Amino acid sequence: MDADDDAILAVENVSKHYGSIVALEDVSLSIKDNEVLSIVGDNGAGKSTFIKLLSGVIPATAGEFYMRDEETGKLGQIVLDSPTMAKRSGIETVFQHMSLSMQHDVAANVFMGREPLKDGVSGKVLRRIDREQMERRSIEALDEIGFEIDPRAITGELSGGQQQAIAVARALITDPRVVILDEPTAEVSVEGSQKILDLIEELQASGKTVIFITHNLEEVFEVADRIAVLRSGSLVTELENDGTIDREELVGHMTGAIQQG
Ligand SMILES: Nc1ncnc2c1ncn2[C@@H]1O[C@H](COP(=O)(O)OP(=O)(O)OP(=O)(O)O)[C@@H](O)[C@H]1O
Repeated sequence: MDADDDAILAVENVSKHYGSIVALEDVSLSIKDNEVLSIVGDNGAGKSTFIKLLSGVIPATAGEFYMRDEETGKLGQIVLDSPTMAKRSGIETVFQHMSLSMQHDVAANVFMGREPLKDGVSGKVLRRIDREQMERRSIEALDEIGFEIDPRAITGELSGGQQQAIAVARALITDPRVVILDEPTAEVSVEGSQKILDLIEELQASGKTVIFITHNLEEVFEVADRIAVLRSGSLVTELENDGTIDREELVGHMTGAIQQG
């Protein structure tokens, strides 16, 4: 397939229609290994649809997805027909509404559905959840992304930035290759937002590839290596964030005031 050699993930001719509504039309995009790619676009441009497809939450109407095979280094087609398949392919998504359980503590949220069990008796006797390991590994997972949060704290009592960090720590438990962050700073204080941006840089430094959706262009300029612009369901341009992008120009691509790539 026709993608860059350094691509870790590629989508080819992907469309998503809801009846007569065209949410995405014929989008082809390669995501480079270890880059931070921002996807921007006006309301309704198709950003959420794009990441829902990559997360296996909704099926594409048409098109193919490819992921780099770690052994051969070549892109191989993947089927993203469920969230489980996306995770198995190495793609983890932190959605804006993070589906954290606010009444549960931090460790429970970091491990939700993947709780480590105590060694010992199996078979007819139910193995018990290893709380001590959950707490220890929660501390470690959060520490790795630069946050110090008590694993026994009730999630709903924490700040938006801390909650976002918990959602990211949960996504990282499976050691994904690609992490998608959907508006991670939308409901976070200015200080918390800066920590999330630092976290994106740390994810990149640790070898992850990051896809970052945001409405905040200043954040895009700060952390993105590349910017993909969606408009009315189409990918209208891809820009290297090399310090020369003019804000007005970017907005022009988003609104349609500028028509070519
Ligand atoms: N479940 C659905 N049923 C019908 N139309 C939908 C559905 N989900 C999205 N759409 C439509 O698809 C288009 C793209 O929507 P999408 O949510 O992907 O845009 P977006 O770029 O994420 O917008 P926003 O920034 O407002 O979140 C819009 O016209 C939207 O109304």
